[in-house]
Amino acid sequence: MEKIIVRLHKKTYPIIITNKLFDDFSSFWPININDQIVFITNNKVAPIYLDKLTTLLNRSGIKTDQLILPDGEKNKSLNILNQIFTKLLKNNYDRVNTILIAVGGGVIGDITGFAAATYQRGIRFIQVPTTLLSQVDAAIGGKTGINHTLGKNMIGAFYQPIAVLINPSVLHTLKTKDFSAGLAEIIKYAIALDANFFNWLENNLNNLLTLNPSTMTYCIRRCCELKKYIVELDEYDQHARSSLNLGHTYGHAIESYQKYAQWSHGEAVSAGIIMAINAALHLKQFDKNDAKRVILLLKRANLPVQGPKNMTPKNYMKYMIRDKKSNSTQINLVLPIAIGKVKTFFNVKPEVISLSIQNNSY
Ligand SMILES: O=C(O)C(=O)C[C@@H](O)[C@H](O)[C@H](O)COP(=O)(O)O
Ligand SMILES: [Zn+2]
Repeated sequence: MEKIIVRLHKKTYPIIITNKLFDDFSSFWPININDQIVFITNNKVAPIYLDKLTTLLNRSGIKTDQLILPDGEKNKSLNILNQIFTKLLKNNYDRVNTILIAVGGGVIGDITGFAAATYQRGIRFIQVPTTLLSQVDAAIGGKTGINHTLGKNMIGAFYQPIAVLINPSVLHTLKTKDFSAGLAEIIKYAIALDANFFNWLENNLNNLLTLNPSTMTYCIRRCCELKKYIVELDEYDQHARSSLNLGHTYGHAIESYQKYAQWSHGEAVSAGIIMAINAALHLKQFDKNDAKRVILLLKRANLPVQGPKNMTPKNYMKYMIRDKKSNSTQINLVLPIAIGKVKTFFNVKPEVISLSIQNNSY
């Protein structure tokens, strides 16, 4: 078992990484006998893990209930959020004893976290991430929320879980496409924050793709450490945390344009990372050979290195101006200036953004 503690001003909580999570109640230590658990999960994850988790908790005398939501990013919506509130209210769940447990990927984690942040002004929640993307990124750090048709993650709150419980052995159930989506965020961490980790990924990607257990655990742990480091520096996303947003200003534009129904978050971020690199190249801030290394790594991870063919710069700009790092008149972008280092560029000219979206020629 690996344990990383996230220490914040108002809350301290553990990230636990163990392949035995579903067989061992001791990992669920923040729960006590008077607590009422509500599992929030989706129709893809429930048939695989819900019974196991329910049995584990019930055997220890803990009462559980469940809500199974439809899978998919388009369901990270106000309408589905309301279904959670209705379930909690109809069953008289109170603020003292209720704990929501999010079992699923980033969508389930984000919407459950936001429900926990706002139901009766705040109840406890635990993240049990079951996708690679949520294990390395989404479940940690307290960004919770839902999408709006006019922009991704536009409604939300910073609200931390009381624990993040990661079972890497569940990753064998993921489809290749979903696994690759997680690799996009992993590669993002390396480009933004850790050149040695980028070298490590170049050398170990094949072992990750075949789910080698020790390589997988090391990789998840390294991402959790990087996220802990940044979130502890800047929980509320005022400065350092923007580094975790590399590729996201473009990526969110793709997801919003497609109404959250075509490319996954990871695919959109992958293309967005290359667009950010293109912008940095136009601004003469990034090395061409390093750009080639990133493209090669993303391609080896089965990820896209260009945006959707039908999207024009205008389509991107419409959403990029609403990005949380931008203001209503200028687009600000997090761009890499070397492998392992990013910088925020303010008021990036529309010509640079337009060129960065077009296909690269290196
Ligand atoms: O935790 C963060 O901070 C991140 O930016 C991580 C991102 O990978 C994640 O997709 C996040 O939800 C994006 O947040 P947003 O504020 O840009 O919507
Ligand atoms: Zn992301």
